[in-house]
Amino acid sequence: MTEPAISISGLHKHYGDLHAVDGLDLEIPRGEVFALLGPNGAGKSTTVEILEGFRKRTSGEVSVLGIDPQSATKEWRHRVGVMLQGTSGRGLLTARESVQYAARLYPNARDVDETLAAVGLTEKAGAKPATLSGGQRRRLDVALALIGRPELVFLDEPTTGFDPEARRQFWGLIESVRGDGTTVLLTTHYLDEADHLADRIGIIAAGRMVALDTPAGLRSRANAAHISWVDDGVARTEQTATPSAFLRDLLARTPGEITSLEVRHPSLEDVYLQLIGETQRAAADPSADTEEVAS
Ligand SMILES: Nc1ncnc2c1ncn2[C@@H]1O[C@H](COP(=O)(O)OP(=O)(O)OP(=O)(O)O)[C@@H](O)[C@H]1O
Repeated sequence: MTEPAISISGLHKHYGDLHAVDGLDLEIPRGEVFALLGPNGAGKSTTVEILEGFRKRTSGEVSVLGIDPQSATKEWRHRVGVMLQGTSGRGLLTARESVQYAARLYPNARDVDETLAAVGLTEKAGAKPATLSGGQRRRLDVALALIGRPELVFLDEPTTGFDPEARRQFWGLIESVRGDGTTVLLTTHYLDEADHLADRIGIIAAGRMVALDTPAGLRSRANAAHISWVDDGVARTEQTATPSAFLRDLLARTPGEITSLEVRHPSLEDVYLQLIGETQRAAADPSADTEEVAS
């Protein structure tokens, strides 16, 4: 069996009394696009920084491309792409020069202009970072993470500040990177992004994995469809786990056309909010029943 790209077992990171990462287990196979979701302060960046070798863990086992990132070598660094936030702000270099400079550090770098084009920065290639918008600077950070043709790339909230077109363009870029067999670990607050890109999604809250599944698997956890219609001028809604049976019954008892009939299946966002809500309620009342994390 091929060694996984990332293997985490019993990972803990404490800041004083705060357990930012509280017993995380995770295996990410090579070639997978994995999205880590969770509310602010859930421990996503801490986890990613430990995997990148930029932060020391309190305890647990971590292996990234077969190496403990705490004892990372230069060769290992060449195999891993990291999106460092705000590093593209080197004042004196243009966007192209920054990417060219980074490309020289890697043995098998991508083509500089192709990479700039892939992140939509061709027209701004000659601009200094100070004259780029926030979203454009972030695109440059993405280019710098990918220029070395990494086997594994970490992208921490890569599309924050992107306009919708840039986000779509980024999705296309990740799909092409995936096509090359690159493993991608991204964190995001955009549920549609995770839904679109990820093979699997891990949801963490308070440093613990509360769900680990494919996007379709997560969506299927929602236990109710929402049916809405208008009855004699009055708006009606129903939440039901058996929408077909409900509709059959509704049709049977309604002689004419049913006005504004709509059946909505829960989105990934609905499931996410439900899971986070349950976790927060369980944390507030530890005596209440909690569901075991399914993977
Ligand atoms: N250097 C530090 N010292 C003390 N506490 C820290 C430190 N870094 C992070 N924390 C705390 O650890 C917890 C997890 O932070 P982390 O940045 O990993 O969250 P996150 O899931 O990435 O959040 P966000 O979505 O807001 O980026 C937070 O409560 C944060 O305040």
